[in-house]
Amino acid sequence: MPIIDVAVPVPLRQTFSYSSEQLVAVGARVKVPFGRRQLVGVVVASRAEPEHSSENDTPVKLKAIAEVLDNSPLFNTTLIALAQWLSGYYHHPIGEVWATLMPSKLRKGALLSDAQPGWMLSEEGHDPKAIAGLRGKKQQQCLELLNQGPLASDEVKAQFSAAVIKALEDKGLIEATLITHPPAGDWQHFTLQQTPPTASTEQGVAIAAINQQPGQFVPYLLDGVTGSGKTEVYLQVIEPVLRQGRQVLILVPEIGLTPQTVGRFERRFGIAVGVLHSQMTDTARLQVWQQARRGDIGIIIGTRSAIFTPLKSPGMIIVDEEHDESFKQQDGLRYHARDLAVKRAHNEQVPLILGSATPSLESLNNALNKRYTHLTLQHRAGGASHTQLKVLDSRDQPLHAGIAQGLISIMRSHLQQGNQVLVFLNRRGFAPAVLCHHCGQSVDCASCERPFTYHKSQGRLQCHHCGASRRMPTQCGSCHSADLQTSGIGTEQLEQGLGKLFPDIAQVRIDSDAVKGKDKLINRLDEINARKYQLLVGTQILSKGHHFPHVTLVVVLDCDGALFSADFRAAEKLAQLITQLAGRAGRANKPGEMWLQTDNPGHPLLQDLINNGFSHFARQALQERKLAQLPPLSSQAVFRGEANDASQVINFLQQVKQCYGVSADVAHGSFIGPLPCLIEKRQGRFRFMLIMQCQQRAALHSWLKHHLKDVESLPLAAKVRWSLDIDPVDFS
Ligand SMILES: Nc1ncnc2c1ncn2[C@@H]1O[C@H](COP(=O)(O)OP(=O)(O)OP(=O)(O)O)[C@@H](O)[C@H]1O
Ligand SMILES: [Zn+2]
Repeated sequence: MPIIDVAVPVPLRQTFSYSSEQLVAVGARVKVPFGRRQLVGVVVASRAEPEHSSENDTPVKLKAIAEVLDNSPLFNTTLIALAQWLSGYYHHPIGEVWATLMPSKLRKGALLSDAQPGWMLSEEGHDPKAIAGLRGKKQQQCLELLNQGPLASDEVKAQFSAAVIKALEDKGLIEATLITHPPAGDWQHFTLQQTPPTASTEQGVAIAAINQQPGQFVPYLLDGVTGSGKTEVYLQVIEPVLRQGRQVLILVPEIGLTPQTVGRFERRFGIAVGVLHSQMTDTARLQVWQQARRGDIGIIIGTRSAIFTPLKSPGMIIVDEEHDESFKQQDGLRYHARDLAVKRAHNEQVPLILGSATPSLESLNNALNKRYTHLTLQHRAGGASHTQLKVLDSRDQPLHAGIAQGLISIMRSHLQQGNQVLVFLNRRGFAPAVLCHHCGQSVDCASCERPFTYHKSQGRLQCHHCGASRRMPTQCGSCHSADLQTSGIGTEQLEQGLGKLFPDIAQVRIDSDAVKGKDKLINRLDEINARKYQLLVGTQILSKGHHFPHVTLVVVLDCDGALFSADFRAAEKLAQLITQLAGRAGRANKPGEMWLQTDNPGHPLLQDLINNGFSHFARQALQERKLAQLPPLSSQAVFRGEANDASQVINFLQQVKQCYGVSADVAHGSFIGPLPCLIEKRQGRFRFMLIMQCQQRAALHSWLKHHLKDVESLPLAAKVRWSLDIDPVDFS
């Protein structure tokens, strides 16, 4: 009887063998018994001969698989190779890697079929009197929706409760059906829907370079200042790729994926674009996944996990805003979608474009080392000028709503000219702390030991580390004084203060409290560009890739905290943020300026950015990393641990260190820690980390691999919640 090896979604670093009636294709899913459960796994090997135990040569008794879910491989050889690479590189159990790779419906064992369950109107449901006769408003709306045509059950469920659907079914107004989706069509024979602008000289050079080497793995860093027309370069280089019937996969940051982005591609080519992001229904996600796998769509745009999308005939991979941190998964399989894109493009033998105005030092280093082809765009497209950066010394200046008087005058003059002004403050809520005026004690979240943020609109305190929320206390928990006062300024308070300073100016606040839900953000962005507001206040949601043609002034309040962070990447992140924010101003025909309000006007980072720009800063920062032997001039991994008992975590990490200590010399590796994470306590658990570092990536990985089993068998490993993160980017 054939034996098959299955990657089962359990946290164990091995595959499991099962017997099977027939050979099952590698890359197909099977349902297998595991303990008392049945799990969906992926076949990684299949062989005809039975397994023999080494001692007495009798066949080992294997459990039989329960069900074969796919008759042919669900994943092709490049994705199988990618899964294996992921498991090795991130030292992660192969079964869990596969579970991460699959859309959740497939993970749960759904059979792949072009038909899916749905709802449609019954004959009675079509009768106009039916709607009028319904009392429930929701029921009426549901009927109206289905009146436009049958819809997948998941789509209906996403909008209406099960009770509404059942009520309509009981009344005989709707009935179950199967829905088949027609393929999206013949996408490779398109005619351009708009005449592309004539490429600038720099764009032309980049486009020609990329077009010159199709159908092979060439990594490009498209390093172009904000508004330099990187997207236009993508549009022009994918045209010949699509015409050859080859698909293009485009990764964008979480917040960057708006209908505007998708619309630019749809408008140019007039073909359907497959969109993949985390807020879609499982059904919609699986549908796009299948279309891409069958080759029914030519362009797929998605966030981080879209890098796992199967492609029938891949032609190019693009990672836009490649520096963005949302490409790194921060739990489970902690992969970096940008790094994976490099690996995947290599496996698929297709060109890869990493685009950014503020490239990560990792990618920049690769470009300067000539591992990537470095393409630069130093001028803004369409004649727009660069935004001028300036600092405003706020020491000893009276502040109104947190803004220095001098800046208020500058804002006023921009507003008077009818332009838009963007005010950035990376702190949501009304105030970041509430203090007792009598004894100075702050009101803290007990489980994180950090001050609560006051949210005035809700009249509540919220912990920004764990999400805990409570009513505003009436007295100090320590001295019982009733004199509690807020301290510091958040976006809510800023909005209120600006309202008083500029009572006649329409204002909008964009932060995760004000724009809950994707549509709300998109609507606000549209309204901004329709000039409904003149003052835009917000957090970093505002910094990401948006095109605001009417903004001429960007004001950055309070970036001082980031100047003195313990995270060695803090300077890089701040420089990227400032440069991206500056990039929101002056994108059209009006020149833009940016003011940084700071108590540290002479800080070398700010001075370097102002005088020399991001690209100079980045090269300088790379030099510093080299001297300090920090990534990307070395490789890091971090063991993190958390538990209610701090000493348990520290002991565990000490023992991890001992496990590895023996071979530290061999690997020329070093340790940092154990030391507290930047957020030392969260939800009652103490958090520590142990950083391991080697000059050579390969040395780090063999060092890690060598003793991972020893770590797993430490008794404390079962008590402490721990994880291993390769190439960590965040030490919070
Ligand atoms: N060659 C060109 N001629 C005229 N206009 C252009 C050209 N290329 C791009 N543009 C226009 O310039 C603006 C900025 O271009 P685009 O959005 O492609 O820049 P970007 O580099 O992707 O920006 P960001 O880094 O801020 O995301 C857009 O309105 C675009 O239509
Ligand atoms: Zn908390």
